[in-house]
Amino acid sequence: MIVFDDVCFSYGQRQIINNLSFAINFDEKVAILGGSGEGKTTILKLIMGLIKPDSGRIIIDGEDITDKTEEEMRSVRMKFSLVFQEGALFDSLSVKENVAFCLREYTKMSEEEIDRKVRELLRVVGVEHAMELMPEQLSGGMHRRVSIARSLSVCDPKMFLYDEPTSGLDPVNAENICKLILELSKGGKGFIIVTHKVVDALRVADRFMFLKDGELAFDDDREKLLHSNIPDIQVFLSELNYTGVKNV
Ligand SMILES: Nc1ncnc2c1ncn2[C@@H]1O[C@H](COP(=O)(O)OP(=O)(O)OP(=O)(O)O)[C@@H](O)[C@H]1O
Repeated sequence: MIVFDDVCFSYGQRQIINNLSFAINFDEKVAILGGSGEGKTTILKLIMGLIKPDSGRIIIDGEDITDKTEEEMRSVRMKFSLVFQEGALFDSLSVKENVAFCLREYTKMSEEEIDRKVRELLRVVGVEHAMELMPEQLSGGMHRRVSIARSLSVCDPKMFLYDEPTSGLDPVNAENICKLILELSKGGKGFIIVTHKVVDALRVADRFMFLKDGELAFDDDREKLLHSNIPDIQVFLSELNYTGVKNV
């Protein structure tokens, strides 16, 4: 379980997260929605211990991570698979080498084992055929899939963290990435998806948090979200009319 207990965080003088409290089980499918710059990515960074709260506590799997050192955070980070926004890959390395990179860096696997593991991971995300390609030769959707494979390479996570996994993708590729997200969560592994695309959030999640001014303006299920009278949420939901999506 991830617990935020009265967490505050600021960049310099600018308060980003404001007395935030919530609890998320590892098997939940959560979408964190909110406008640009509202602090959605900041929450993922706080969970991973990449930044520390100014006040409040963060508890992961029963362990208070608030004051943990970098070394102590390693085992905590292994509980998560984080896919960054735009899924940055190394431009100079092939798909195969991108996925192998973390295995070489963090494990003692032989080259043969690495090769087998890379093939397996690329098969899981459906791009085994692109193994020898360079990142510039990939479509947006393939790029995102390879990033997911790379994030899966070094750990068997308890939970996935996706930062805008469908941003910049056309609707077909975005839907396919949503399917992959659901596929990977089979077997009780939950995820937190940070997005401003409500269509994609509705495709995959069953709990929705809406962040506004560093606070949770909403934390409830799909039905409540769809019938929310919070003006900011209604603006987000108007995207559904534009896309013609009725029963996501
Ligand atoms: N390293 C940093 N130093 C200073 N300010 C930062 C830093 N990283 C992020 N910010 C600011 O903090 C705010 C929250 O950033 P965050 O990335 O969490 O927003 P977000 O909700 O994920 O936005 P988006 O949807 O645009 O990715 C933004 O205004 C951003 O400019």
